[in-house]
Amino acid sequence: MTDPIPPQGIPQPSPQPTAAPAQFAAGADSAIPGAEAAPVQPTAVPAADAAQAIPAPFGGHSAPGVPAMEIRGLAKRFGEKIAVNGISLSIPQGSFYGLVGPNGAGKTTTLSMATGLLRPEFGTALIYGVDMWENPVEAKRLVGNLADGVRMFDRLTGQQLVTYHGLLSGLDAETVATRTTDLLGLLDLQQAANTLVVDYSAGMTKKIALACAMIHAPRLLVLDEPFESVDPVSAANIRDILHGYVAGGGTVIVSSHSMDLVERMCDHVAVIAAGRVVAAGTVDEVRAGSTLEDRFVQLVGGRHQQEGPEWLRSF
Ligand SMILES: Nc1ncnc2c1ncn2[C@@H]1O[C@H](COP(=O)(O)OP(=O)(O)OP(=O)(O)O)[C@@H](O)[C@H]1O
Repeated sequence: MTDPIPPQGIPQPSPQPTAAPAQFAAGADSAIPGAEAAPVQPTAVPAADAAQAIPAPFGGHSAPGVPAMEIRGLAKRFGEKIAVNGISLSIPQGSFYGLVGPNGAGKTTTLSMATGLLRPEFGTALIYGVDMWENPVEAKRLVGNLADGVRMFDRLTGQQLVTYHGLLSGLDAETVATRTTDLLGLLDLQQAANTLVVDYSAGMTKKIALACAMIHAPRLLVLDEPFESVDPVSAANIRDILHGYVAGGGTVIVSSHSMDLVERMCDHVAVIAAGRVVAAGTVDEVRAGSTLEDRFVQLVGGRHQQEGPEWLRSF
């Protein structure tokens, strides 16, 4: 079980408190004892409802008001590296929620902890009120996960892989066969149904992984960079599928580096930098009258003013 975050703050330091990296300004709100808060710019919008109490009792998954995902004080170190430093977010049911942040901000680590792939050092993750780390079987039933960088059984054909995921999730063979055909069609993978996944292109691999995430018709889809390497036509088709899924009552969390895509596709967004939430809310709240990209740069910084070295500019 993961340590709960007590109301008075973070539990006692783990055995060897990490020496605070020099660039970390001292901060009492750091999630990892001995480590300190990153010097992030002021939060544009209070981190999405993070302070709200979870409705009690947690009861049925459909209880209105229960967030599709609630993460509280998630934190993780890799050796000396603080990857995630106390992230709390509340993702409302029926939302299309974007997660953005610079490279290395902690998005994948956060999503991995929230979906049961990586054990948090601190914090909790609830899926429709079900604790992912206390009741993983029930929680995972509710989630379809497209994880970044996780190996697949790529010596199966695309059709076999999706079928395998469907059967693993407990569906009967007939339902699995119907849904597999539907998904391969929706994702334009019929021609490659009998090709080994190891021989798929990067974009095809993303699409077959998405099919695997969807076959059990989960209530929540967590998609880590689903459009990476996917061609524009397929991406537009996938967006349509996801919008239909949300319109039907599903919830999507999507991490992406495309601000334009997030702005057009999502209704909520959280900006993460250096393992912390720096802004969260509806897309309109976060962009605050600006474009999401401009707001992102404002919040996260890191733009270089110079044009690059002379040797790259003198041909
Ligand atoms: N298994 C690991 N071992 C050591 N360090 C790790 C590991 N996984 C992630 N990190 C580090 O944790 C930090 C956060 O990584 P993470 O992959 O969560 O970032 P991200 O926001 O998803 O980045 P990107 O946008 O580049 O995919 C990075 O500094 C990364 O180097």
